[in-house]
Amino acid sequence: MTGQVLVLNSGSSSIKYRLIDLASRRWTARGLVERIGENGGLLVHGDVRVERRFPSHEEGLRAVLAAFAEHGPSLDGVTAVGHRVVHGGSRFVEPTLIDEEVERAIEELAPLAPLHNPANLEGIRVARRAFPGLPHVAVFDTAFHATIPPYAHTYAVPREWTDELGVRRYGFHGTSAAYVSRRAAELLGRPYDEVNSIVLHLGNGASATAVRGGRSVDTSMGITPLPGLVMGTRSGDVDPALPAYLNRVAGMSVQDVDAALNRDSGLLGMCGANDMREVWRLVDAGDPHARLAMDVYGYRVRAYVGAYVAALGRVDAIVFTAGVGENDSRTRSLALTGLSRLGIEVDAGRNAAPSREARVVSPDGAEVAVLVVPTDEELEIADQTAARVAALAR
Ligand SMILES: Nc1ncnc2c1ncn2[C@@H]1O[C@H](COP(=O)(O)OP(=O)(O)O)[C@@H](O)[C@H]1O
Ligand SMILES: CC(=O)OP(=O)(O)O
Ligand SMILES: [Mg+2]
Repeated sequence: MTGQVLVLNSGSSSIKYRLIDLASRRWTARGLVERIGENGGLLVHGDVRVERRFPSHEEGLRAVLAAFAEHGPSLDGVTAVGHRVVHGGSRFVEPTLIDEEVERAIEELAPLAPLHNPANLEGIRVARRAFPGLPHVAVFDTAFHATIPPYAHTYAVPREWTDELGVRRYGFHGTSAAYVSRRAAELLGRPYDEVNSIVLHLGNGASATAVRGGRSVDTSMGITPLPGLVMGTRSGDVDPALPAYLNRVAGMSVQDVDAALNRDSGLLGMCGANDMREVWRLVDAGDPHARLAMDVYGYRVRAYVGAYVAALGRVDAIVFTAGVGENDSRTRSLALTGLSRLGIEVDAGRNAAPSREARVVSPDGAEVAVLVVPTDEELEIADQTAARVAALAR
């Protein structure tokens, strides 16, 4: 397929977008709208910056389209629009052409990803109105995890919940895990279907995924994107009895506890900052809460790595990606401390050397390669969108 794909990644308070040329597989425009619905909104379109309030995703996306019209490049060559959708439930395990019915199904899945699916859907609605003649394709975060075996995705709960209410592990960040695990195999010069890896996607949201021969076999997030690793504002794993306990002793409602575990917990809850750069600044200033927060963060990653070594049996690569994983050598080193008996080691010099490229940061000859691979969810979405549209045309 030739032409260009416009990729939209609508988050809870942001829209990231990319215009990707399919022939060269390079982007020709990129940008983002930040702090949607808050004061201090910002649109960055290439070199152009617009500072104003964007009350909704609809207004944000309109401003993006206006920026394309005013500053270029032209959107006339766009042949399809690809949308990141976080939760696809059990139904959406492939990139899917969006129609009214698919929109409704994404809406019905919103309770499973309340921070994400509503924003994704708003992006889809505005874009479908702006480009009514183009195919729009949804690429789901959950899809890559459809291969997780039942013993790893089933919760030990009453069977009716599983059978009738869709209660199970789904997992997220799958588009990213698919992209970086494939890149990791390329970097190692080995066939994708022979490489076992553990992907550590450490961004504002964070997850660990075990990949065996190109297929996800376990992941740390669950029915929602709340469990697993410590995140910017999400708790990750807690005792499932916590909502009931807090209800009993503090009179908090289930909704209040859920909101607090999603928005006021994680690094933010433990030390008052959710941006990793700020957390390290606090650590360096001697803040004991920030120090403990980082120790919890590192320990949790380590514990998941250990679990996934057990799940995979043989591990060829550990792959760091996303905002923290790609940029923060201190967190990488903390996360893998004390794992040398598992063959996992980080070379201090390689790890600390700044780079934007995919690279190896373990010592030569290490049993397990430790890699840093910048994720590119937008390129992966563009590829999957183009493949879906090409299949339709056949
Ligand atoms: N240079 C850096 N050093 C350490 N952490 C960073 C750096 N740049 C970004 N981050 C972290 O990455 C996070 C954003 O990661 P990203 O993958 O873009 O998250 P999301 O897609 O969930 O918004 C920030 O909240 C911050 O904690
Ligand atoms: C699913 C999820 O956590 O996504 P993000 O990291 O973009 O918040
Ligand atoms: Mg992300």
